[in-house]
Amino acid sequence: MSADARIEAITARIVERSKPFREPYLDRVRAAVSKGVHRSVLGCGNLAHGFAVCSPAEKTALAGDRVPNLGIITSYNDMLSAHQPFETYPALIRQAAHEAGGVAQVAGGVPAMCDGVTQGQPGMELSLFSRDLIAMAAGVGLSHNMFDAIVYLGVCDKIVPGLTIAALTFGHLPAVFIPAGPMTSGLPNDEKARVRQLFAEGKVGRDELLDAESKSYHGPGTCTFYGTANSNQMLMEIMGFHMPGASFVNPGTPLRDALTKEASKRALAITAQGNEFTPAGEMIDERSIVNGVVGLHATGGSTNHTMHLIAMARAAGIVLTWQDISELSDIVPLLARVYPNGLADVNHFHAAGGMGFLIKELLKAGYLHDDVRTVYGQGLNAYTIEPRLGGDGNVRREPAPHVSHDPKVLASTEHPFQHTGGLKMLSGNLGKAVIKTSAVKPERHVIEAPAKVFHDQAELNAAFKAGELKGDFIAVVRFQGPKANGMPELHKLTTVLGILQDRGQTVALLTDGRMSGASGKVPAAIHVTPEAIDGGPIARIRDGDLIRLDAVKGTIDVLEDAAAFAARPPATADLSANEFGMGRELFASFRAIAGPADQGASVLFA
Ligand SMILES: O=C(O)[C@H](O)[C@@H](O)[C@H](O)[C@H](O)COP(=O)(O)O
Ligand code: SF4
Repeated sequence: MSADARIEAITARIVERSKPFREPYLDRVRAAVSKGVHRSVLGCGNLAHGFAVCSPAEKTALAGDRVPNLGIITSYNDMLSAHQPFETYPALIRQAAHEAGGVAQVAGGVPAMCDGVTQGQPGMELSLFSRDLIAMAAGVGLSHNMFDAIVYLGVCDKIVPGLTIAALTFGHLPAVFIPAGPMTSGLPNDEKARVRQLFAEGKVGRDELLDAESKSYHGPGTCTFYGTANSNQMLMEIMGFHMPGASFVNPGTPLRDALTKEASKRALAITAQGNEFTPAGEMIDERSIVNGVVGLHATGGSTNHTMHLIAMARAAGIVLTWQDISELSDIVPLLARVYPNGLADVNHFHAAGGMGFLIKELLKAGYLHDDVRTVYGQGLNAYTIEPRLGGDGNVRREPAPHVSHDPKVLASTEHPFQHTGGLKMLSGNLGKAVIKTSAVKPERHVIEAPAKVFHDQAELNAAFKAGELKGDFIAVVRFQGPKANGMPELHKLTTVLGILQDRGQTVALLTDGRMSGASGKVPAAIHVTPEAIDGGPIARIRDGDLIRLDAVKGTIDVLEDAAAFAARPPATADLSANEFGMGRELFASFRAIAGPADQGASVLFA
C-alpha cells in the first residue's frame, strides 16, 4: 500500500533535493560492495593481527572469504543503566555466530554519555558533540576492515544517532542494531517530577528527593520515560534497523537474549556471502527516513531528533529539513501518550500493543511507506507483530492486536490524541525554532509575554530562588548553541518553570540551546537558529521585550519596533568558563566548526 499522497510528495521532494549528495554516496557504497569480501584485501600480516586471539578453527575460517565475520561495535559502560546489560552481549553474540557457522569479533567500543548523570552539570556541554565523536570512534573500529556485517550495541541519546551515522558511512556493510530494552517500571515519572518540584520549593529534603529518584531509576535498562533514548528505539524499529519487536523487551529476560541471538544470526544471513545481501546504505533510503519522522510525530518523540535525524540522514546522502519535519507534523496524528506526553511509560506502551500496533495503525492509514527494505527483509508489514518466546527458546511472532490493549496509552488513527504530530517548527523575526507540542496543554500553545533574559540556566534558577520570577514571562536563555558551549540540554529548567506554571503564571522558554526528550509540560521554543553567538536576533532581545510564541501558526516573533530592534547592538557573553574543565578544552575545535541546529549541529558535514 502506498503512503498518503501528501507524504509521497514530501518524500519525492526529499529525493530531488538529495540527489547531489545521494547519488555520489550510492556510487561509493556500490564501489565498496564491488570489492567483495573486504578482508580478502588484507595482507597476511594484517590478517594475522586481526585474528591473533581467535581459535584455530576461526583462524582457518577467517583466512578464507566464505565464512562471514560479524563485527560488534559496543557502547557498554556502567554509567548508562540502558547500556550496562551490553557487558555480556559479545559472548552471547559470539555463541550465536558460531551456531550460525560464522565468527564474531568486537571491532571496537564507543564512548557513551548518560545525559541523566550530566544533566545540569558541565559534562552536558560535551553531550551533543559526543554523537559525532561516537560515529568517529565506531569508524576506528570498523576501519580494521575484517567484517562482512556489523551489529551495533547502543540505546541512548547520542549513541544510536552516532552509531547510525557510522553504519551509513560504512553503508556497504549490513547493519543490525541490538537494544537492551527498558528498565522495569519503578516510581512513576510524574511522581518523580512532583517530588522534584517539592524539593525545589524547599518542601522536602535531599534524602526524600534521592529516594524518589532512586525508585524511578532503579536498575538495568533504559529509563522508562519517552525521551531521546526510547525515541531511538522507535526509530530503529520503524526504519528497519531492529528485528521486529526488539525495541521494548526488558533486559535480563529469556526473550531479550533470544532477540539478541536472532539479530546476530540475521546479520550473518544478510552478508554478501548469503543470498539476501542488505548493505545498510542501500537499505536506508528517503522512504526509511520519512518513516522515521512519521514515527517521531505519531509517538511525540524527542525534540533532539530534529537534529539527530537530520545528521543521520545526511550520512546516507539524504537531505532532510525542518520544513519536511514540520509539514509531516501537520499530517501525522499523535497516537501515543507516554511520559512526558502522558502518564504511562514505555513498558505500558509495549503492553498496550507497542511498536507492532503503532506500525499496523500507521500503515493501515497510509502514513508509512510499506515498500522499504529492512534487516528482516522487504516491507514494513513484517513489523506489525508482537514478540513472544517460543517453546524452543527462540523468538516467536504473533500479529499485533487490531485494537489497542490500552486506548489511553496507544490510540487508533480513527481516534488519535491529536490530529497533528508532536513536533512543530516555528519561524519569525527571531529565526527558526522547534517546539514539542505533544506534551504542552493546548491552552498553552500560544504565549505572548515580556522577555526575561539569561545567559545561563543557573542564573534563571538563582532568580527563582531569590523570588524574582514574578508574573507572566518568556525566559530567554541564550548563548547555549553548538558554537557557544556545545548546546547542552537545559532540562533542569523544567522543574522551576513547571512550578511557576503550576502556580498559575504564564511562562515559556526561548533558547538556542536544547531540552531533554523528557522535557515537556512548559512551552519551549528551542534550537533557535541562528544562535546568539552567530549573530542571531536572539542576541538583541532585552528584558521586557514582548515576545509571541505561536505553536498553532508556527511563529516566533519579538513584537518590538523592527527598525529599532535591528539597530540594537547584539549582546555578548563571557564564555571563558565554558572553554575549560570537565574535558571541554578537548572540544574547542568542535565548537568552532559545529553546523547550525537546523542542519543537525554536526561537525561532520559541511
Ligand atoms: O533527551 C533525553 O531524553 C534526555 O537526555 C534524557 O536521556 C536525560 O537523561 C534526562 O536528563 C533524563 O531526565 P531527568 O534528568 O529528569 O532524570
Ligand atoms: S535514558 Fe537518559 S538518563 Fe536514562 S540511561 Fe539513557 S542517557 Fe541515561
